[in-house]
Amino acid sequence: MNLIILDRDGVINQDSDAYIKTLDEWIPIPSSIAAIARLSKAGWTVAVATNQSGIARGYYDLATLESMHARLRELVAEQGGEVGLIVHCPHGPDDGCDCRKPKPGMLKQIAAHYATDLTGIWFVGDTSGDLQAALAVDCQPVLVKTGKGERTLAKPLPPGTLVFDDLAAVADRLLS
Ligand SMILES: O=P(O)(O)OC[C@@H](O)[C@H]1O[C@@H](OP(=O)(O)O)[C@@H](O)[C@@H](O)[C@@H]1O
Ligand SMILES: [Mg+2]
Ligand SMILES: [Zn+2]
Repeated sequence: MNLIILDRDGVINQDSDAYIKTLDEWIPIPSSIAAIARLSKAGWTVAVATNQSGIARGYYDLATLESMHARLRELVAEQGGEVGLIVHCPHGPDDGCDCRKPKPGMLKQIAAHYATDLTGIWFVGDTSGDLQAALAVDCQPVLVKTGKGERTLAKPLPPGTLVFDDLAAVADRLLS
């Protein structure tokens, strides 16, 4: 199967150092929505793995998070595409969970859901934690310059990391 896994904040929607706490603060990157629709219409399965420590920090609740993901699904569906499994880590940095990136727990969860191997699967993110999570399970680390990507690019990247301006450029490459 053609599976691609995406980080959310900074890749699909704008990110904020103040967290994305409300549906109104969830501002999609238009070209990323279009990219997801293009990929899915071309037969790709598009899954999402997102850290959401804002839940543990009490900034927002699960219902609010789910409203953002419902909006994401609506926007992609309007363009004829669909979003696959979305997994999130609701824990904080000190909770010692297995799912918070840079740990690969969410990527493993997605692989199990689709009964597929993760080797070489592109995981597209904007932070070093995303890249480290990818490497931990032999995914292909892919950095986009949106969100925190430019900050991440200012430091040495793991060898073999692919870099693109944005998710639209990732889709262009995969669909070319
Ligand atoms: O990029 P993804 O994984 O989709 O989501 C990232 C968010 O959960 C938040 O993650 C936080 O990191 P800490 O969780 O506080 O270390 C900060 O980087 C926030 O700016 C950011 O909005
Ligand atoms: Mg991110
Ligand atoms: Zn977790």
